[in-house]
Amino acid sequence: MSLLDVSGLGISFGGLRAVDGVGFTARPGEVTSIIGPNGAGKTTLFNLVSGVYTADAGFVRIAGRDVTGLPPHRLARAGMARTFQNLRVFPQMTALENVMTGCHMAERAGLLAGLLGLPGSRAETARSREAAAAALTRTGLGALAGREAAALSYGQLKRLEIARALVTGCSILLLDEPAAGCNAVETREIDDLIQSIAGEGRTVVLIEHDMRLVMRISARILVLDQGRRIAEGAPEEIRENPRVIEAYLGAHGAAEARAAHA
Ligand SMILES: Nc1ncnc2c1ncn2[C@@H]1O[C@H](COP(=O)(O)OP(=O)(O)OP(=O)(O)O)[C@@H](O)[C@H]1O
Repeated sequence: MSLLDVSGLGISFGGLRAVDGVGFTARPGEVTSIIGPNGAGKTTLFNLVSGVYTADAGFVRIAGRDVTGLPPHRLARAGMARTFQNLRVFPQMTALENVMTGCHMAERAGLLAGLLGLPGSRAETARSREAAAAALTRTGLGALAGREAAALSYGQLKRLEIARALVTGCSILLLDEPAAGCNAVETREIDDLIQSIAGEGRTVVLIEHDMRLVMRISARILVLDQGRRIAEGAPEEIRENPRVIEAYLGAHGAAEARAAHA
């Protein structure tokens, strides 16, 4: 059974239909990937699903509950968390403090109460600290909890962002290019981490350009091109799909690739 159910989502920017009637489902314990050429609408789709943008069509359901249009902090309480394509860390804060900012997304009292020292916030801060330490350990960064984010490597920062999403206790995790800019070793570490997060029974949705990574870890793949869904299926189906090959290589490139294989 799917936990995340997205149907017919759409949004326009001026005259451009950036996402046009796109739907997909994602199941617990699996990685569902979204791929497509640059500008296909992948991040915009994430922004619609995660409440950053408001869709003008379609719906999002979590475990059958309609959550369409809820803002990110309400979605966090419903079990959804995400990372962004570009790093969003606070360089002068420690790794632990950075992850603690994620706790406040899903807490009732929130960051402001903590800053103001309101009643109950001290206990909540202690809980956040514990949860953040556990999330850092989970992502292999336990030993770096007290280190300033500015001193972490790029691959470590990408994992820090995953830790900050995990600390919300999410059951659905949206990852926007978690291995972008990483070297081969860092990519492998992130690949293993994503698989183990799905292995815990979480629903993982991944945007990723690294095709080898996508093919290795995805149960299902959704392919977008110019805002539309052009294919959906298991990795082996997607790899062979002529529309997908054409979207990536162009009609000319696809014909050349076919000729080269013949
Ligand atoms: N806030 C915005 N305002 C105007 N146009 C936008 C906005 N966000 C995205 N777009 C446009 O919508 C289209 C889809 O962009 P999007 O970033 O979702 O693509 P993508 O598949 O994630 O691309 P990439 O792989 O390069 O990250 C592009 O043409 C982009 O220029």
